[in-house]
Amino acid sequence: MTLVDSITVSEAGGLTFLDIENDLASAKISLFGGHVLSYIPKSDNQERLWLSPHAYLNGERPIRGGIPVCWPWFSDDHGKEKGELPSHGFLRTQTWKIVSTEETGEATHIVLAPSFTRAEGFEYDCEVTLSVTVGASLTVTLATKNTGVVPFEYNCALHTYFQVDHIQKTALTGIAGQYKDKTQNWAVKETPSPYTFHQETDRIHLAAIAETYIEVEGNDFTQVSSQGNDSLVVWNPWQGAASISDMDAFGYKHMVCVESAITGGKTLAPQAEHTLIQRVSPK
Ligand SMILES: O=P(O)(O)OC[C@H]1O[C@@H](O)[C@H](O)[C@@H](O)[C@@H]1O
Repeated sequence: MTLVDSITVSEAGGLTFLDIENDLASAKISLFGGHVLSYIPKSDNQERLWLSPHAYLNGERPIRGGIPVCWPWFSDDHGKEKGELPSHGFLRTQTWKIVSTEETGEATHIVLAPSFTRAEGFEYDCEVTLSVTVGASLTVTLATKNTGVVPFEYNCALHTYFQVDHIQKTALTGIAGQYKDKTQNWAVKETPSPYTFHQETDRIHLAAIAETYIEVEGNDFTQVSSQGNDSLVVWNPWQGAASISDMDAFGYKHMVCVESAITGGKTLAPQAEHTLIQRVSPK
């Protein structure tokens, strides 16, 4: 397929990458995982995504960092014993195809599709695409269409790892209401204000939160807009990062995951389509 001029293809470690460079931003996408790895808007030339220096970039494991695509289940919520099926589903460990590319003066658009959408744990007919728009903002749209004759239910997330200077100087704004705390056996709690980080944080905020800001040292750094979500997940493993093979002990200091997600189950009737959208905008 001929790609538009703002995209260059490179290969490393057996993986294929798309490097995007246009007037407004640069970005990098791995076809393994349909995974956005980097987004640098030219308005301030600051990287918005965190990629672990120890990420496996050889296809052996999901990539730690960037924007993993979780589908058709979130975490280990696949109805079987933990570990029996892959955490966060089976899209982030397969090689995606390029469906189309397009460019305008404002942005580069790339549409990708996974090689397969039916595997153990999800035996339904559907089409999935990931559309990535790289411009003054980065917009990622995960679309799921039921092409079968029976309804199905699924969960999904755009599990974005945001780069921050230092987690203890980072705060989130725009999140309110209750959340389920995975570190406290899913106890339901009230969102803290201010929303700062001092320990392992693994929360499912139970609302379709549309706008969140990541503040660094009291200044808005990145706006995270979500559409089509029923929840927002916030994760930082803190010193537990030391036991994660593709993070180092101090990796947690420079990242925070803010994930636009469906965690409560979305039912799609035959021919129905749902899109989960996350937009990352520099502030
Ligand atoms: O190690 P994984 O499978 O990429 O998951 C990372 C984290 O992803 C988060 O979304 C979950 O809330 C955490 O519980 C989990 O640890």
